[in-house]
Amino acid sequence: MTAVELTEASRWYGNVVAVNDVTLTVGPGLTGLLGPNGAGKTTVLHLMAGLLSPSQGTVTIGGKPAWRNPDVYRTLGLVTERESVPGFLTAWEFVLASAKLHKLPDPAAAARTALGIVEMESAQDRAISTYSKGMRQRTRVAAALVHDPGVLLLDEPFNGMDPRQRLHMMELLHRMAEEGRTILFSSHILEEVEQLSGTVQVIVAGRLAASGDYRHIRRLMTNRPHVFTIESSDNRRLATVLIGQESVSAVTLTDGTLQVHASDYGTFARALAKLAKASGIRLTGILPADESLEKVFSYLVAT
Ligand SMILES: Nc1ncnc2c1ncn2[C@@H]1O[C@H](COP(=O)(O)OP(=O)(O)OP(=O)(O)O)[C@@H](O)[C@H]1O
Repeated sequence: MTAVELTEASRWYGNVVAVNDVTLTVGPGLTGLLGPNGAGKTTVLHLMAGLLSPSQGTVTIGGKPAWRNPDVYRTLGLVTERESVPGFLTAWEFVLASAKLHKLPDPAAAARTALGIVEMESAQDRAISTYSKGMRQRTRVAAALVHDPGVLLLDEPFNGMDPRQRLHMMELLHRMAEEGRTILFSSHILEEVEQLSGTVQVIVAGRLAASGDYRHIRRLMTNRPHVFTIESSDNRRLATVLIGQESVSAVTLTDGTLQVHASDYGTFARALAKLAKASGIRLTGILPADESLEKVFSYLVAT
């Protein structure tokens, strides 16, 4: 039962603040670290892994500081985002080397167990260069797991995987979490985090924007203000009707194109069809405006 804890932790690079005053605890089970690119996810994981020192605040693993504490390396495994695996080695050789680096008493037995956990035994004697992306990723997980750590940190483990490989990796993470490990993985895709149905920590521009059950995060995102482009038989008249609605914060009519900013998505969605019908206006299209992930996430910071 090893918890990872950040207390008022910040990390800056020169004048770039990558992580800004973050306090969070990650306990046993599966937790997703969600945020757009550049939000600071990698920096958080590297702080937790003891690869970076916090510029301010503290980062602990099992109550002990992560930085400058070699004991920590014995209790955690890190699967980095960049995929630097030597293709000329077999999975067996790669994982065995990791076991030897950890100076384990029986490296071969540890390598066998780790390769078994990730279900790579049947391909373990082939060169890594012949593997699929998913197999390479599982090999890297095995190398990070070889010393049986209580904490496993994975940076964007699903990147570039096809749906089948993704599913396989999700099952693997679930299984490891059920065994009582503390598993934290980063992602910029809400659906990915949702499917794993763990706790979610959302980080935006270096700050912790939201945290909790994924349903809570989903609700926050759904209830955020939405922008729609609406097509109807009489856009001008519909605009005048909509502007009187409390759930609508702005209406623009540009060259006949009607855009509506709904401050309360649920109320607006329920009212729109009724209002149009009552005014004798036929709705022909409702299109959500293209909103960047960054915009959706930054809404969370403001709530
Ligand atoms: N070594 C570094 N020197 C200077 N700036 C850095 C360094 N590493 C990261 N940064 C900056 O810190 C911020 C956070 O980066 P980080 O890699 O932690 O984000 P991320 O959420 O993991 O993004 P991505 O998913 O794109 O890797 C970014 O603005 C990034 O440019």
